[in-house]
Order: sequence, then C-alpha cells, then structure tokens
Amino acid sequence: MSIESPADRIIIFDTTLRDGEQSPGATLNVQEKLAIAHQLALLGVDVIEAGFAVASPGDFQAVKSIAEQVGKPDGPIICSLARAMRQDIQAAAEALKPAAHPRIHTMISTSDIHLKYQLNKSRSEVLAIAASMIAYAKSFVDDVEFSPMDASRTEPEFLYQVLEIAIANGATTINIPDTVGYCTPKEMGNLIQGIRANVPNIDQVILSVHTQNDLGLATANALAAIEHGVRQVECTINGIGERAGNAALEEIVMALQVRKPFFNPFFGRAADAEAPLTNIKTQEIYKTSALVSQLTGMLIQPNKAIVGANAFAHESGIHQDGIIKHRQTYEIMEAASIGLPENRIVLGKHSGRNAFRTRLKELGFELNEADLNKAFNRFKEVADKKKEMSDWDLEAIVRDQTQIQVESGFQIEHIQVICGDCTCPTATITIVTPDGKILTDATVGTGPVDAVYQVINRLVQIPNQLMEFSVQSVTAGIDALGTVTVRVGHEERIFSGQASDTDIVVAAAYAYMNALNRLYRYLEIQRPPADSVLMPT
Ligand SMILES: CC(C)(COP(=O)(O)OP(=O)(O)OC[C@H]1O[C@@H](n2cnc3c(N)ncnc32)[C@H](O)[C@@H]1OP(=O)(O)O)[C@@H](O)C(=O)NCCC(=O)NCCS
Ligand SMILES: CC(C)[C@@](O)(CC(=O)O)C(=O)O
Ligand SMILES: [Mg+2]
Repeated sequence: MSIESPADRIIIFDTTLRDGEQSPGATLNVQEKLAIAHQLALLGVDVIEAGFAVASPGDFQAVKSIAEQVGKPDGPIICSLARAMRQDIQAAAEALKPAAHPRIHTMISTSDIHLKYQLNKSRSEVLAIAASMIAYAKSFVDDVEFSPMDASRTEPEFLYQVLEIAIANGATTINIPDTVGYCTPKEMGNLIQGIRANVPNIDQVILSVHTQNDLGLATANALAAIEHGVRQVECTINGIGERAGNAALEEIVMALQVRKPFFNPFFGRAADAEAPLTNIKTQEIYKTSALVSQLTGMLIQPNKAIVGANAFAHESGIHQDGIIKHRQTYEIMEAASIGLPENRIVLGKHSGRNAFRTRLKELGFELNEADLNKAFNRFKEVADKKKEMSDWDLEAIVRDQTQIQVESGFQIEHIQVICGDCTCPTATITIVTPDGKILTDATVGTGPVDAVYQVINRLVQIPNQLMEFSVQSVTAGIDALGTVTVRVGHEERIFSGQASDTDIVVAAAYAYMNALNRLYRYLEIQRPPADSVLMPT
C-alpha cells in the first residue's frame, strides 16, 4: 500500500502493538501479535507499529514476523520504534527487512524537563543527535518518522528548530506526541498551527499527532489536530496504551465517519462530499476490538464509546420507545457499521410498555391490554431486583400472570459444592421431585460442575447426554453474573436450559435442571397413561 495523496484523507497509524502493549499487564507474545497484525490489516490500517525491535528478542521476532507475513506489497506499512541511537535503529532496520513497506520511527525528547532530568543533554546535543540519527535511519529505509518526545511541553522555538533539521535530514513523517496527555484541544490546535506557520519545510512531510489519554482528552486532541491540518493520527484499538492509554482508533474513525460533513471542509471538500476520510473498513472494528481485548486481557468498560457492551444498548423506556418508533431518535450510528449484528434493547427497571410488548411479541406472546398490564407490573417488580431481564424471566412472568399453568418439574432445594486444588470436587444436592418427595445425594466428580451434574442425574434419573455447556459473563468484573446455557439430548431431541447466578456452579446446576425439566415435561406428555414408572433405569 502506498500513501499517494495523503492530504485528502487521514492516515491511520495503529500503535496497538507498540504503545498499546506498553499498558501494564498487556504483554503479548509473537503469535498473539501476529494474530492482531493480520486483523489490523483486514481492518485497513495504513501503518502498523509492530513493536520496539531493540526492546527484547521477542519483540524483535514479532516485528520481523509481522514484516514477513503482513507487510506484503498490497499490505500496510510496517513500523518499528527506535530511540535516536544506532543500536536501536540497526535492530529496527534488521527486523523490518522482510517488509515491502518498512518504516523506522525514531524519537528523542525535546522538552527541557526531559533534557535535564532524563537525557542529561543540552539542546544543541539533542539537535545534533536527532539530525544524525534520522540520517542514519534514512540509510536503511526511505520512510522515516521522527517524534520529538514530550513535544507539547517543549519550548515552541526549539521545537520548530528540531523539526526543521529533522526534515532536512530526511524525515518523511513528523509526529507530534502529547506524551504526558497534558494538552487541551485548543492548545493542541495552536501547537499544530504554530508548527505549520514556523517550520519552513513542514509542507514536505506528513504531519502526525500522537495523543495520550491522561486527562481523557486523547480523542478530542487528535480531532483538534486534524482540524488544523494533521494528516496522520496514531491510535490504538480500545484506546489501550501507556498509563491511561492512547486515542482510540474506533473513536477517531467513527467521529470522522459520523461527523463527515463537519470534518470535510478541513480537507478542502464540500460538506456533503461522500468519500470516506479514512481507509478503515469500519465493519471490522468490533471484531478487532474483541480480539485485542481477549489477547491483552484488557477488559473493555461497558460504557466505552463505540465498542463497549452498552454502546448500542438501550435500557430506558423513553429511549426504547423512541428507538422502536424511529431509530435515529436516539442513535447517531448503526451497530452494523462497526460489525455488530444489531443494537440491543435491554429490558430492565427503566423500560416501558412499548419495549416490553415488542419483546414479548418477538417471543411469540400477544397479550390483551389487561394481561399486558398485569405482566408489566410484575416485570417492574422483578426488574427492581435484577439487573437485566432475560427472555426466560419474561416467559416465566407471562405464564405466571396470564394463568398459563407453569408445568411441574424438579426443584433444587439446596446445593453445596466443595472444590479446590487438594480436595476431590464434591457436590451435595437436595431436590424436590414433581410429586413432592425430598431427595438428597452426594458424589465426587472431575470438577465441581461434573460433580453437580452427576448428582443431579442420580436424583432425577432421566437418561440424557450433555451436548453443550457454555458460560458467559453478563457484566465485566469480578462480581459479574455468570449465565450458563446447556443443551441436553434425548433420543434425537434437544432441550435447552439457562440460568444466571454470581456463582457459576450454582448457575450451572439450575441451567441443567431447567433443561431436564423441559425434557421431563416432554416425556410426561409422551407417556401412555397406564405407565406408572417415570423412566426405566
Ligand atoms: C529500550 C530499552 C531496551 C532500554 O533499556 P536500558 O538500556 O536498560 O535503558 P533504561 O530503560 O534503563 O533507560 C533508558 C535509557 O535510554 C535513554 N533514552 C531514552 N530515550 C532516548 C532517546 N529517545 N534517544 C536516546 N536515548 C534515549 C535514557 O536517557 C536512558 O539512558 P541512560 O541509562 O544513559 O540514562 C528498555 O527500556 C525497553 O525495553 N523499553 C521498551 C519499552 C519502552 O520503553 N517504551 C517507551 C517508548 S518511549
Ligand atoms: C514514541 C512516542 C510517540 C511515545 O509513544 C513514546 C512513549 O512511549 O512515551 C510518546 O507518547 O511520546
Ligand atoms: Mg505514547
């Protein structure tokens, strides 16, 4: 991929694998980095900063493998970070060799506070190092990016001087980092304006911005920079990165997409011009976000813009009513535009009748006004105690309130499980049978769920095969509710059950019992009247 006419769009420089990986705890191995890099290429990023080659043998290998496997002629530019030091630049150049479009990104601090305390160097020394190391990088590759670290706290006159020399020595992209996330959007705009007005050769290069999120302003600062003529933004998936993270790719891309008429004029276009402002395939955003979250172990807060679990979910009645009538009343973009199949109407205590009725209809219940009101009142009572109402809850409420008899079945009275790394997982369960008998049994299993399922089978005595068992956490965090879904098979038929609890073993027991009760009711209906035995054992 070549960047032919960058002035009329934004170059997306993804640094998930470099700055993103600097998130405490987010370390990735070579295979994981490769998987993310392949997905970033599908997403359509222009540049992948694959790592910091000199940092470790693993990172060197990661940059090299990504250069080999993802850095194809029609693929993205592959980049490695390097301090303004020969050994760093050599390592970057070596790792990037297999890439069709390699870029070396070299940086050195320019703020007085960094010069004095971190580098222990004078301004003239830094100027000389920047010049010679950019020229050195240029001896390996044509595409050289230079970052004056802590640019936003650098004295402007010195910054202009460094940039002019950097460009004169061959830098092709000049990146302005707000390393400590200190800027406000207005200041960022002024900083970029100042650079464009005072660095005589600035028009020969692509101007870039790299914003950190220490004050939650990373996206706002990047957008302000774009308004002032920056044409590359450095960002990460889910906004991960050093400390509070970096500008989130998905936020910048979707802001440019959703507010295109606002941004178009900054690109010299008519407000209503159609062409996109980035090359990102936005439908790949959700998938990429989930992959990065999974591999880095960095959970996404539910209210995270664009990719959070709640970003397209509506819980309050007034909003739900509006959405059902006309989507744009409360949605500025479609879930499908980031690759989510649909928005979500979440039924909870803030929901209203319209959303309730609509969901029931989808579940196959058409209630008259009186039944609907009764069911709705009960729904509100239950919703006061429960975070989110599942379809199972709704079904139970409707049956309850509309005099449809809830069929008989087995009920779990007590469940106790002991497990650990030096005991045999043991489950003790008491159930009430459909005819009111109380039975208790206990057994050991290979794990707590296995022990529970064995006891339930001994008590219930209905032959079945467990076909599927899945656990899903409903909310993020240690106190998340776990929802267990099971499917059991019996002679060609499948019965499913679901239950939620903060204890997943308890949820597993109830989910299994739910499924077995459905099977039991099915068998009851099938059973010839003369047969008094529930099931032959
Ligand atoms: C790069 C790395 C291998 C260097 O390790 P190290 O040689 O043990 O050095 P330290 O990390 O202890 O200290 C950094 C040194 O680099 C110098 N330095 C920092 N930025 C520099 C730059 N842009 N150009 C030249 N030298 C720089 C510091 O002054 C310090 O040198 P000193 O020891 O002479 O004071 C290691 O820090 C690392 O693995 N980093 C990867 C992640 C990272 O730091 N990312 C941040 C990107 S800014
Ligand atoms: C390389 C540079 C853009 C950097 O990411 C360096 C760093 O990791 O601090 C920054 O934020 O200044
Ligand atoms: Mg950074």
